Amino acid sequence: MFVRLTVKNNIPYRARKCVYRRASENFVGSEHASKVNEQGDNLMNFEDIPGPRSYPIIGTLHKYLPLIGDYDAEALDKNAILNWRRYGSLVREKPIVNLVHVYDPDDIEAVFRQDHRYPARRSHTAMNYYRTNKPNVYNTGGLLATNGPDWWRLRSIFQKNFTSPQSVKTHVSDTDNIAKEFVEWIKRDKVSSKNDFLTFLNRLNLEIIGVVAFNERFNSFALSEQDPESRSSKTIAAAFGSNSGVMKLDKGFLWKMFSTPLYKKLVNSQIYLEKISTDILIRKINLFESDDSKNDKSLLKTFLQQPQLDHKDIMGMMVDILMAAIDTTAYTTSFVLYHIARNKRCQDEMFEELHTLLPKKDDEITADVLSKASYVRSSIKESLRLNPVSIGIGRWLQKDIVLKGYSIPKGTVIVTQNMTSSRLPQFIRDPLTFKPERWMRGSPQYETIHPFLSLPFGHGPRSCIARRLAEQNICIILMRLIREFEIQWAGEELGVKTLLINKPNKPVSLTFIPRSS
Ligand code: HEM
Repeated sequence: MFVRLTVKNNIPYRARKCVYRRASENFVGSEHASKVNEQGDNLMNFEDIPGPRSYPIIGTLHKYLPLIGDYDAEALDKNAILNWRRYGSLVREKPIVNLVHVYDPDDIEAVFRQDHRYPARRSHTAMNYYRTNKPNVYNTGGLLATNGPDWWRLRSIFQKNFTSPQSVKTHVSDTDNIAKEFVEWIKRDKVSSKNDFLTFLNRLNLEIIGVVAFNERFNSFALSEQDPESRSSKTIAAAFGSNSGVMKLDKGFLWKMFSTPLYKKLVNSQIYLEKISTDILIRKINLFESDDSKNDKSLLKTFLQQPQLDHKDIMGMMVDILMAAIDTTAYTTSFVLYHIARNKRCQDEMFEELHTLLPKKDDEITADVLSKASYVRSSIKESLRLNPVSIGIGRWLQKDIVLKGYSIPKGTVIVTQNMTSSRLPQFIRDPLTFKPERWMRGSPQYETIHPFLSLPFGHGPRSCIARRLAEQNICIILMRLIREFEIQWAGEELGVKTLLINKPNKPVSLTFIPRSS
């Protein structure tokens, strides 16, 4: 069954796009129609979507092999540009499963408009396998890995406290206190451009998520915690160890037959995160039973108050939080600092705004102050346009859909190529310039940007559960850092290494110069 596309024609830049449309249409293969949808339109064959040659069994996996292939498994942004140049705006590939890359924001919109009521992702397959074979610890593969009604059961309950603006605001003051400690620590320890600042941002974000999610301090900046065997160091390593193998394991299948080194790394990382989560969970349950814990605002407390959740659901969520929160927030903050440090004009604008909002350096950041920090927020948006943690959004089609007149069957994996499209002049003006003003209504440089061009947190009911919280945390960190220091970039140009999420591919090298007022 095929569904008619109805895409709103509300995008002023449409006219500019014609040039690109003509170019990409040259790549369209067979023009003959193979199917007819329920409106009687002829549809083109899925197999005729342009893309690299696919062989039986291996599909297009050979393209990722060193020496033979021209794709880089850890530079998906570069593969995406190659594909765009060679094949146009819709590209078919088959690394094991059928996959379609979608570049045109109109088509990206169409993908989400045709999405199933339970939007699915084909990711974290090995983690899902591991967790569902451990029924004494988990009920499901967790929110990241589960699809269908089981996903919705978890999502609908957990999201209440993650997404409501009111509950997110309750964490402002705790987060600000940790950010202030971080500023003092930078001053005391004299952080210099010789250090990779990303390692400190990982520690900072563990500390923030520890308090917000579990009311737990990891004391990540204590001297004893700098040891690689400490609790904080091992938690950060286990989160990275869980995330970094996901994409390769999703492409492979050998781990289903025997325990490959990558699968073992995933399992060991999961076991460590389980241990940390179990320790915290047991302690907090005892605390909540013995004491009314009035001052505890943590997400964990609210989870424990939900009668529809049991301890195994909560365990899965705690491990997911540790996996999803540290790297994403630290990488995003690294890239915003990178752009701000290299753009003096933008940094000056931001400081100006912060000086007005926080006349004294140690003035409190409140929810009201945050809501007025529009330059800071636009800078985060602009940095996420250029450097989103995810190259795009994956959807595992649960029903047939139509894109650009092609029939795309159920079971296909769609990857929306938002990072690449957000850097193309066909879709946005002056794409490689960092310009927060383009997001600011009222600014002469404000642009009407297609709402599906930049989707750093995904879209729809499956989008990032912690979007508001993550934006708030990054905003507070930036406000504290830029209010306190002039920041200069001392490293090389940053690109990304895709390990499920986009990590800076070189050290984050920053110089912090204290401001006098
Ligand atoms: C800048 C920071 C972050 C970014 C850019 C980000 C981005 C994303 C993206 C792109 C998705 C997939 C959305 C989709 O498929 O439509 C996602 C899902 C998710 N994120 Fe985040 N994220 C961030 C921070 C966080 C944090 C701090 C947490 C936890 C506290 C978190 C927890 C999750 C979870 C659990 C999911 C799966 C949701 C589901 O499948 O229902 N994320 N995130």
